[in-house]
Amino acid sequence: MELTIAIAQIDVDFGQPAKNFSKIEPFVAQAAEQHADIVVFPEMWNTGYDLTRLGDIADPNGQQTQHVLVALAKKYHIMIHGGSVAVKRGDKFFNTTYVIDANGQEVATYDKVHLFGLMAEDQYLAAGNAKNRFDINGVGATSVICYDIRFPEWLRTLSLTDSRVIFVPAEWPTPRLAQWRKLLAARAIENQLFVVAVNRVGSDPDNRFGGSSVVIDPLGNEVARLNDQEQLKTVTIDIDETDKIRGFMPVFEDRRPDLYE
Ligand SMILES: O=C(O)CCC(=O)C(=O)O
Repeated sequence: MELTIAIAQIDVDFGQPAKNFSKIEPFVAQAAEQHADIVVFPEMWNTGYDLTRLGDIADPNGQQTQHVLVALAKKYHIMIHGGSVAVKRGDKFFNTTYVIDANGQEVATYDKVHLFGLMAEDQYLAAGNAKNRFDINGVGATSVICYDIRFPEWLRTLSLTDSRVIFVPAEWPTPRLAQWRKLLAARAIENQLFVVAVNRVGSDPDNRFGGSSVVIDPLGNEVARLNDQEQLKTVTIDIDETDKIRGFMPVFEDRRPDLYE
């Protein structure tokens, strides 16, 4: 079973949702032209980390994001992993993922669970508390956001939902990109699945973001890696590799959860 995945490594205009919403369609169109099953965007692409202005710029109930992604998914008949966006729900703000299938149905949402204090998320955002799982053409998949990858227990929990791919939208600053690559490879190897990680490029007033988006196979090899420029890359992966590797070395069967708490 093959899946073709398009990673849309975009720049984000700081605190300018209108500009950011207007730029995603060409990436979706290009992914569809290249016959991708799914296109994936980075973290917080509607606002960037303009957290002090969330009251003005976060998407109320994610309505604009859902409307735009549903329309694009239907227009181009392609599944869209919407990275994540800043959303206002009630009196709280969340860092939220929406996944829309090729018919325009929302198949998953996820609120970032581990808030990143170094970028002040804990002061402005509320944390999510729930798992997510969805299918891409019958292949189980799940999603986390950026800092979540530093918590192997959370990615293990999500992998145990019979997932073969973990998506990781991010705004990961350039100085720690070496850690990004090692953490992602480790999560792929230990969970014996594919990791699709999409970072933004460009900069905001506090950080530079060096891209290096990657698709990593279950042995930790980089199937695709981007540089630090805005671009879309399409790659085809063979999902059956996960079963082969899990059959050869049955890590999931050898777990001792009775000892882990
Ligand atoms: O963990 C890191 O070093 C970066 C995390 C991050 O930038 C984020 O979660 O937005």
